Amino acid sequence: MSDAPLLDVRGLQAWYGESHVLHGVDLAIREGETVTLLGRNGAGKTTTLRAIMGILGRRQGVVNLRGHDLLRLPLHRVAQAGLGYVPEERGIFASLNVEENLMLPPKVAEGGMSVAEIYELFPNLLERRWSQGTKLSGGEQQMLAIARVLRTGAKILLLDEPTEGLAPVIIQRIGDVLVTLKARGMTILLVEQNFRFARKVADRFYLMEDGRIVNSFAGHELDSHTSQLHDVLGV
Ligand SMILES: Nc1ncnc2c1ncn2[C@@H]1O[C@H](COP(=O)(O)OP(=O)(O)OP(=O)(O)O)[C@@H](O)[C@H]1O
Repeated sequence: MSDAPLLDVRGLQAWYGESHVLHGVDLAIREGETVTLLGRNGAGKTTTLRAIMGILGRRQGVVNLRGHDLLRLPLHRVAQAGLGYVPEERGIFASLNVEENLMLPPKVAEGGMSVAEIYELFPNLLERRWSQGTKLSGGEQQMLAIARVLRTGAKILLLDEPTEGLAPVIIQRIGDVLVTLKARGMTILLVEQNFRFARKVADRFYLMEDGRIVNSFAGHELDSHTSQLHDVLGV
């Protein structure tokens, strides 16, 4: 793991129309790291991912990926630069089957996983290969949404609450997948409310409140921050 950040976000601000939502977010992720962004509903976690990808109207600040300022790049070039985004709503096409959903996004870089490797990582998707998007459970949809991005060659995954609304056994399965991806060298920025899940994979945590990062700590320091987390997250 190199010390220089792969993704370096500094002073990131973002707006929805007149509404100023991010007030200067600073975070840095090294290659191969898994970093988790925690914060209560409305803190700005999703907006941070959207602002890094460039899928909201107005933003300001620096998002640097390997020396390229992403704020200057159009969205397709951001994907080519190696960012893969799995939104909270998952975006599975209801009228397409699993394999069609999987094959839909174009490859943007070399080194993406093959379909065979993907089915090895997600055996349940192989079983459900010809099932339509509408027939999939929440967990299957989540796995498909992650799988789809892995095929494109993305090197940094931005995952928005992958465990939301899922049963504990599926959450466990998604945790195993993230551990495998991490072992393969994937860099991951994870948004989660479930820090018990995140502790399994996170090297570091950032805590977000009102559009700013208010604290950061290493994964192994989670226990000494639980009372602050209960206060901030309201859990
Ligand atoms: N499309 C939008 N238009 C206007 N305001 C928005 C929009 N999306 C989010 N917001 C506002 O931006 C703020 C941050 O929302 P964001 O979704 O980033 O928070 P979050 O931390 O991801 O929370 P959640 O867990 O609820 O998704 C909130 O006040 C929210 O109401």
